Amino acid sequence: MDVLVVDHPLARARLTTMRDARTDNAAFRAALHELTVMLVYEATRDLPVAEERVHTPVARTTGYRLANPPLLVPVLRAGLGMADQAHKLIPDAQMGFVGLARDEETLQPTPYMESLPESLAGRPVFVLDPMLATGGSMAYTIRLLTDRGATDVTAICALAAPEGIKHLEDSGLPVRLVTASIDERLNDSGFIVPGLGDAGDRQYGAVH
Ligand SMILES: O=P(O)(O)OC[C@H]1O[C@H](OP(=O)(O)OP(=O)(O)O)[C@H](O)[C@@H]1O
Ligand SMILES: O=c1cc[nH]c(=O)[nH]1
Ligand SMILES: [Mg+2]
Repeated sequence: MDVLVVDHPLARARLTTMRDARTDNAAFRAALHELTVMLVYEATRDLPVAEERVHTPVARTTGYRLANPPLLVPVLRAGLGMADQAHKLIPDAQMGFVGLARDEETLQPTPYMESLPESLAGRPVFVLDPMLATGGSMAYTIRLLTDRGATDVTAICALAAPEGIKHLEDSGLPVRLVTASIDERLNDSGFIVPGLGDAGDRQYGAVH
């Protein structure tokens, strides 16, 4: 699997803010917004462009736009904190939604929402979720996409655990990963170490 680690100093600084247990919900959301811009910027670097003529106030020249904008799919809740920023960078992108909650005991994803276009054949997809831990939630989401014909999926995650990367690699799913960090490991509760805690709770407050 193709893995891109965006370790730009500004990305590291935003991630440090997110990791810091003293960071409150508002500051955490702000740091995730800014980090998302950097991750999506790098994730789109090699996308095909279409050329068009543009008239500047001075002359005609060649302009560029994304030839085939990706479908953006935030995974609720935590991925919602990446959706608006990704959409600002790619305003003509369509957006789909997947809602998953990981069972705290089994660590398996429990689906509660799904709103996706029927056919994804020929369409690149960016899945937005800050955390790739066991990889179960991401693999579940990508299967929803491949069932609809997607063959070109990019997982955009603030943090990834080695276990989650291995899970995606072993799955054989058509995915590449763009992340700001590959952390050390998962702990016995399935949390990324050193990580940043529960990315949903850190943005929106605890539900349990
Ligand atoms: O790789 P995994 O082991 O599947 O874990 C990662 C998932 O856990 C978090 O969501 P969570 O289930 O906590 O839901 P939330 O976003 O509502 O907090 C995170 O946003 C991922 O979706
Ligand atoms: O560390 C983790 C693991 C899964 N989900 C999170 O939000 N954080
Ligand atoms: Mg959570």
